[in-house]
Amino acid sequence: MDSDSDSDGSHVSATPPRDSFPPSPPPLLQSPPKHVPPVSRKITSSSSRSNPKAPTQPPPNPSQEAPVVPSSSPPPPSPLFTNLPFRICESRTARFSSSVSSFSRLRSRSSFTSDEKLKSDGLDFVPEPPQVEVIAPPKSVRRKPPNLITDTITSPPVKPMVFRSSGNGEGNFVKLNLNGKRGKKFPSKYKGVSKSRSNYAFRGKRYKKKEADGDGESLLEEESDLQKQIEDEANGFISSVEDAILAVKTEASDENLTKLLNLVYGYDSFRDGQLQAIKMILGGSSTMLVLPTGAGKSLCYQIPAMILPGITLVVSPLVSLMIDQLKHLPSIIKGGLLSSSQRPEETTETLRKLREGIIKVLFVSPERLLNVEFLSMFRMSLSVSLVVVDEAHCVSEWSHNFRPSYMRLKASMLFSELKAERILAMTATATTMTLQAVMSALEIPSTNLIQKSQLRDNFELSVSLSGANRMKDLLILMESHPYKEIRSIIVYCKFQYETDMISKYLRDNNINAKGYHSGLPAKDRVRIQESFCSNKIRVVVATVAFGMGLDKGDVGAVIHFSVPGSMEEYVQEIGRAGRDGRLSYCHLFYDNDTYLKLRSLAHSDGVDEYAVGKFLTHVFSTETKQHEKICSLVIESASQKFDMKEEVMQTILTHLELGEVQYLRMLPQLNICCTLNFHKSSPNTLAARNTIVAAILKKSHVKQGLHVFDIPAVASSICVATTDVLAEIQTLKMKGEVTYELKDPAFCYTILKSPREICSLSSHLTKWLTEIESCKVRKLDIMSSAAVAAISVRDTSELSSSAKQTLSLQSRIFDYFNGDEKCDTPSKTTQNCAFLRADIKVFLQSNRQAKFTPRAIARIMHGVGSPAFPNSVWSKTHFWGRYMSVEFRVIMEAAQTELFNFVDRNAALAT
Ligand SMILES: Nc1ncnc2c1ncn2[C@@H]1O[C@H](COP(=O)(O)OP(=O)(O)OP(=O)(O)O)[C@@H](O)[C@H]1O
Repeated sequence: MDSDSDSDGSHVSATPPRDSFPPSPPPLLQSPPKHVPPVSRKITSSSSRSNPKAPTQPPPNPSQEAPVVPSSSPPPPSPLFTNLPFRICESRTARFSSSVSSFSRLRSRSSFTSDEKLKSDGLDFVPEPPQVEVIAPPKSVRRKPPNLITDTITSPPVKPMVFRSSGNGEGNFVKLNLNGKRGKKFPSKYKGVSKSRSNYAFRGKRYKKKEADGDGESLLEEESDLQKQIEDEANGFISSVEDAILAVKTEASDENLTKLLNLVYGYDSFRDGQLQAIKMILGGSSTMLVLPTGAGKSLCYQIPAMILPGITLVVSPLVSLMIDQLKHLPSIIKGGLLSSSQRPEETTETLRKLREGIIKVLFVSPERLLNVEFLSMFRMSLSVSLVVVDEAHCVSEWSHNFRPSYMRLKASMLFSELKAERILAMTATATTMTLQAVMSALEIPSTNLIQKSQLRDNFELSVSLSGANRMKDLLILMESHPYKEIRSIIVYCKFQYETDMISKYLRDNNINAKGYHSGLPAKDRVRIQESFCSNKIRVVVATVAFGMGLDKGDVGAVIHFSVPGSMEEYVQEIGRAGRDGRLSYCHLFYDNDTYLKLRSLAHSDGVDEYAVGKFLTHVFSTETKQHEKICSLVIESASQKFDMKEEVMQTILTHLELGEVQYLRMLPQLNICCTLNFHKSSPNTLAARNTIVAAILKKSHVKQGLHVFDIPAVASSICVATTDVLAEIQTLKMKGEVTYELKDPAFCYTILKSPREICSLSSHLTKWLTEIESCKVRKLDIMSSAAVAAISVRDTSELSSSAKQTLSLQSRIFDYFNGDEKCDTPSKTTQNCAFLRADIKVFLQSNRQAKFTPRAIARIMHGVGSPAFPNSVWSKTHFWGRYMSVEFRVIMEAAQTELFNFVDRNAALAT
């Protein structure tokens, strides 16, 4: 059912003539319009369209894919929840640059004339003016026509990768003698060489023919000639690359580097920023690189990896991204990957290759990078020339995609533990505030910032107001010019259910579309991505899960079915269009209900001081003298108990490990409860010769003949690591001695120091988490207000509305990434509501049995579930989501007052 049979991809791969409107190069603007006057305007594109059948109502508990991290509006007054939660007693009673050097000239298809020019004033981004590298204005980019279904592929997008890997994940077959030991010959593994591959293919055909002719001998001769020719070609190539590398090692000149680029990648020149970054890295400096999506950041570590003597470690946030990057390594660089999700034998193999010096570029997850075993291996035997922090914005809590595990990536650790020589941090989307946080954590001097635009200039950006008929509006858009002619389109939605619903709707209307979200089995996701890349699927309707690392050059349009959660998310997602430099179209459907829903959801990770205090008390409940004890926190039960999401607990624990004071050390997460069944030898016989089994017997209780025990308790009792206990029971299982089951995933840690005062620590942590919550809400407000501002632009005699909308959005994006992100953005929520307090009162009275906090009540009124108040139960209440349009903080305050009143009333009644 989930096959591609519904794909009517045939017409998509047709190759009709190119668009006859090749827009001219984008000239520079003299000055970016700081302000787009909010002129009111009637929205034309979609809202006024006729009304087909109404879209299906969203289910009450949509599975949102947007990354989740705490946030809220302006920090609420720190409430003293010391008496909370209130128990309700029985009684009776949710191409620009910083150096954006240019605003491209914007042209609508109707208004393109070759000499309309708007110039930029070259507003170069200079965070610390005297120190930032001065970036030359980018070369004007020759705009290519969009990728249309009707394109004649007379000149397909340049595919200059001469020596690419096969794309099977193993990737790189030809091992280059990068360490400079000339003269050593390479094994004949030339499968990665495209030329050779085609020779093999050619040979295969000929072989079959000659075999049929009965000309066996000449065929064998030819075979061996071909083999020799292939080897000669590959050896010739390798020695040319070796020569080019040697030349760069001798002198890292522009000429030598360009020669190497040309040889390995087939490109004639570096793109803006690449050469500067490569030279800076080769010069030994840590570097912060900000280039737009698809601008070629990967090359900026791949080339240094060929030159530098040690290993290049690339830290990436997602395994899928690592796999993708590994696949895209040029075949001459041998790569490897280490992630927590690998099988032990895969890890062992990669570690072996690392030790033997076979791997030159290693992709690694941040968790893996800090694994004790991994670190000790590097300390002992391996030298790291370069650590690359990809998607470096994840280091900062002020980014749209903060990852607690990235907090571990501190320069002090990378330099001291890994002996890294330099760091390269790369991102496409970072505000000034995020950049400062990343550069400070990674100790990158402000002089070493290379920042080009955050946005390429080949986008036509548009927004329309939509509502209940959004699916119909989408269909109308997709059936109109230019979308109807575009060969590859991504539609981004917020919720998983939307991807299925919309893709089905499009298919029902003869548009070849597939849904994609993280809830799909991995093999289906891979298949959909591959089918999209090979143009068998025209439209992918996806959540945020799709696109990271996607390098499909000819995506001609990106449509946002809902407003993105932040400018960063918007820029990242539209960045998947037009990577081949052609004009591409990006449309956003704005609707107020979705904005409010997303705003409510932005509060779902918020915490109260009371809950944080309770959590900390639990974390540090172990006796201080038992410092070496391995403590554990079962995720599911803790999440319910403290009404905190897993990510929030992880953020707090990581802060306790990596904040100013190191209170604890995190250990690998594992399923801590083990049920063991002995089969061959008796438990006591095994225990007599095995200390771990002896400890298991001591610490377990027997239930229906099975031994049930807590792995950290067993490990602590004999001072071994939890992984040793796990390894032992695995060995016993292989010998047929036991079978076992594991359950209860838990955070594990050892306490290094108990805080003197839980109260002040919880107050500090709550303040920090509340700021993160506010930051998330503010990002959505800024994105929303940019969309609304673009909607309100009006046609003028000089510019069409689409050109004006593009300018308006570009201007907002520029301001956002280069200005003060903290500036106040008007929210569209209301501050008061007449019936709120009365409704809360009724709500409390009808739910006397529950233990509420003001935050829990505010979430329910916003229609947002939490671990202790799940949607499945609470969406049934009459008040669920009723006050979504009222500011979250206002509801919390009202709830707090009503909770106090309620408790007082009950107390009075009780006496
Ligand atoms: N100098 C160059 N000339 C032509 N093409 C290039 C050049 N450098 C890189 N490319 C190509 O640009 C494409 C995008 O490169 P890459 O994936 O490194 O971009 P990126 O900046 O990492 O993008 P993202 O942020 O989306 O991951 C690749 O196909 C790459 O081969």
